[in-house]
Amino acid sequence: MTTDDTPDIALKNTIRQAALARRDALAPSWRADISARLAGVDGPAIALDPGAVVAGFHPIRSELDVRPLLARLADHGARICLPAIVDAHTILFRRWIPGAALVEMALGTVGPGDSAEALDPDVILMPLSAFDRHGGRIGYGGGFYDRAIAALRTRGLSPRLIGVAFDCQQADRVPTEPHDIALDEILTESGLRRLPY
Ligand SMILES: Nc1nc2c(c(=O)[nH]1)N(C=O)[C@@H](CNc1ccc(C(=O)N[C@@H](CCC(=O)O)C(=O)O)cc1)CN2
Ligand SMILES: Nc1ncnc2c1ncn2[C@@H]1O[C@H](COP(=O)(O)OP(=O)(O)OP(=O)(O)O)[C@@H](O)[C@H]1O
Repeated sequence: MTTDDTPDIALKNTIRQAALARRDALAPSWRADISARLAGVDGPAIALDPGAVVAGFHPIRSELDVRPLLARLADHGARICLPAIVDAHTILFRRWIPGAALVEMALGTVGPGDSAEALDPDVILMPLSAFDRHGGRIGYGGGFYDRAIAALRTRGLSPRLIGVAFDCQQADRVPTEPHDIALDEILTESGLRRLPY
């Protein structure tokens, strides 16, 4: 890291805290309504190729709960996986049948245990703290997703990256560091948008 990066890291922290505070202020019942709506009365919010491998996430804190969407996508033939923290820097994606039991992992998360098959996702639904209209994204600061996607790319894979958030998590501009990987799309209560827009 150079001295030039430091203001970006400080700014990221400020944007992260502000966006998370806005998310925390949303009413839980409203968040649940959005979660159900994304699963869709007429079909899921995302169209996928049959048999696509989709990485979702099990919600923590006040994140948008994509589990109803994942269940609906599975009904349409998608194979679902969730992140599993395997060491202090690394997540892997492991197969999950929606509704199946999960095991406790680091950082207060749960995920599929090590008997679950590791899968390479075609589509990654990415949890985030803040995003911008250029595709910039800030997570919780662990760098887990950036490293996981970099590792997939090293192997020649380029999954479709869809950020999942509430509209209130949008920031004017998120600073990007060299390791940051831009989102292709963003899914919020306003629907699915391509980035940049
Ligand atoms: N739902 C979800 N799962 C995810 C992520 C995520 O952002 N959301 N991750 C995205 O990278 C990875 C985990 N990264 C995390 C980074 C920080 C904290 C965290 O701040 N945890 C709490 C509690 C810690 C504890 O109980 O030990 C905290 O520190 O206050 C949690 C997960 C993989 N799984
Ligand atoms: N591809 C990578 N290789 C090595 N280190 C990385 C990589 N990507 C990110 N990091 C490191 O992870 C740390 C956190 O990065 P950053 O603040 O961008 O995380 P984040 O995007 O908020 O978290 P997450 O990706 O878990 O949601 C940084 O210090 C960075 O150096």
